Amino acid sequence: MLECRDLQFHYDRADPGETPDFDFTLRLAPGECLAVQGPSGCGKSTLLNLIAGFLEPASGWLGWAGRSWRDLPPWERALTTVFQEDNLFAHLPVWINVGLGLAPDLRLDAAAHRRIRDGLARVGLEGLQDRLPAALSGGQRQRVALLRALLRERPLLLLDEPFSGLDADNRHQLWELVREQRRRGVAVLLVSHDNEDIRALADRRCALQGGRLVESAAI
Ligand SMILES: Nc1ncnc2c1ncn2[C@@H]1O[C@H](COP(=O)(O)OP(=O)(O)OP(=O)(O)O)[C@@H](O)[C@H]1O
Repeated sequence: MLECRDLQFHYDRADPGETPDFDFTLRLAPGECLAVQGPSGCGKSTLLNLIAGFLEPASGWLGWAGRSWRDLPPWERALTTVFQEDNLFAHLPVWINVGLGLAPDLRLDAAAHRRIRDGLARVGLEGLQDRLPAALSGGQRQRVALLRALLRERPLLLLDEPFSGLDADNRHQLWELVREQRRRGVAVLLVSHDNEDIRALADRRCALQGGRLVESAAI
């Protein structure tokens, strides 16, 4: 179970302007998918960055299965992320970018190579394994990033608009991959503007308003 309780954060800023002070409370059980919605600038990426450990909260509780994550660096948190920028290594070909999800040291045995090949076929990228990310379309890069994240098999998946720029067929394939993860008990926090994605994947949804999460009616 992911839990944030009164997780507070504010950006240092000369102009307090429109950015609110953030105060996040949420719970997410294994196998569940919670969607977070809100207009541009409301704090969705801020929430994901706090959970992932790229931002440090001022106060509050954040943890997984009762264990606080406040003192854990990002790489030790039991999660994987697919953020808006696809975060691929530009100088490495597709198959290595995916392989890094299985083994950060790239010690890949025959079974790992098979999983990479099968995974690429499942997301419609067979034949592109030797390309560099710059030679892929935005949607193809997004599929590589999602595949790499899914192969990591961490219990929490943070998704920030992961299906934007994909056509319907690819979206449906990737939805199925995410549903498979949920059936295996992976908890999913999905930031999306897209009601179709939310209806297809989420059990609950909440809106981010004035720096806080407000749970909406059932999907
Ligand atoms: N490094 C920063 N310093 C100061 N303010 C910031 C910083 N990063 C983000 N903000 C402000 O914090 C607010 C929340 O930003 P955030 O990126 O979390 O929004 P978002 O909901 O993810 O937006 P989008 O949907 O456009 O990606 C915005 O008003 C933004 O201008």
